[in-house]
Amino acid sequence: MAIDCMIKNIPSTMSSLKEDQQRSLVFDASVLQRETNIPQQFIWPDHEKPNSKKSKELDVPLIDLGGFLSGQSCSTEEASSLVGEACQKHGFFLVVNHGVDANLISDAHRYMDLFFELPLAEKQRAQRKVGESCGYASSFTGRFSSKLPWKETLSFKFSGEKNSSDIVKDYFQNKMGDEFLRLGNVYQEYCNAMNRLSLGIMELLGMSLGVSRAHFKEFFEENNSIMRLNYYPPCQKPDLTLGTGPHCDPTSLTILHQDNVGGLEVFVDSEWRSIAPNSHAFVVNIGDTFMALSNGRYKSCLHRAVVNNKTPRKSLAFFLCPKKDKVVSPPEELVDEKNPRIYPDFTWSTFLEFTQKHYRADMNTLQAFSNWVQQKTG
Ligand SMILES: C=C1C[C@]23C[C@@]1(O)CC[C@H]2[C@]1(C)CCC[C@@](C)(C(=O)O)[C@H]1[C@@H]3C(=O)O
Ligand SMILES: O=C(O)CCC(=O)C(=O)O
Ligand SMILES: [Fe+2]
Repeated sequence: MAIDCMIKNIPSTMSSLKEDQQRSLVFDASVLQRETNIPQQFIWPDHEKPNSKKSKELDVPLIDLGGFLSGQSCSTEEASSLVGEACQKHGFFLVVNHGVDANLISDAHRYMDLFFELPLAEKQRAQRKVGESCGYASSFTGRFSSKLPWKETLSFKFSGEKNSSDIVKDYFQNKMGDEFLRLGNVYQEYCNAMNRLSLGIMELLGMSLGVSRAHFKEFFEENNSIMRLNYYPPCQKPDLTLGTGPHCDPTSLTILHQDNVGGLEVFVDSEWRSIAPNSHAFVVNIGDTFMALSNGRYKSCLHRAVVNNKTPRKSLAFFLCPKKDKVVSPPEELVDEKNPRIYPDFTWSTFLEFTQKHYRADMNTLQAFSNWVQQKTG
């Protein structure tokens, strides 16, 4: 089924449109693909355009979690040091033998096809509201006026809190209706698996930083995380646009499963390098909030997603985030005379709102946010 969303005749800058008109603009890849040229708003500046030549593959550390998950201490030490090494370099690593059921992963991909191939009006029953981080969005035509990403997304909340065990299932049922109950069950189960995996990775990160194994695991126990489904339609001019622009994730930890199309790229040693698809592995990277929690020991990493002119691409991204009102502050072991505090205390709730209402996440989000907080608190 074609992807049926619609770009109407957008003038040169979206800002000239009234707010309600902007909100009414949607992104119709099936119409856009038939046009020789793509609207100016989707064309990125020369310094950010993807090269037409294919990026070289990055040799990403592949970490086997089998021994760690079955409680073997030597494998746990090994996994922790491999995670630490990766985070000292570019902050990306792959995990295999991760304990997530392969059928659940393929169901999660299959239900993405079902959702994004729905008629637009159906998808817009979950339309993301201005300033909110959840719901259906088509390339953010109502949110940004240039450098529009070539993608549709569906984002929804996950909570690790005991009283929120059905939050994902309920979201789909309430937003989309009873016929989406099965879809809601699959993504509830998928997010539960992501939650377990991310807390395990937090143990390895804590050990690698020389703090207790339990420190970050306990910090994220009651997390308020975000699940995002990325759907990238084919684009007739893939070297002029981007599926997701260059950015560091503002969140704490990202666990991403990409399909076999390829398109995820990381900026390493001043060049864009691709991460080859591997259906048995999750791609893991730390984000800005964990960079602050580690007092800058580990860096949030710059990455992007390119599109192609042949086939849609899908990725499922689980973004681990602290409980909204929990104060983000590094453990005392990571602060001393040689390593003074780099970022102010903040809550994820405030940082998330900053990215949704005041600043489009890029490679400087955390610094811009720190300046904003310090300016507000005087
Ligand atoms: C907190 C978030 C903001 C974005 C989604 C996310 O949950 C984590 C990644 C962020 C994002 C993907 C970074 C690139 C720019 C962005 C606008 C996008 O292309 O989607 C960002 C997301 C957002 O909706 O603000
Ligand atoms: O789709 C991808 O491979 C990357 C998406 C991404 O970086 C994001 O959603 O934050
Ligand atoms: Fe990202």
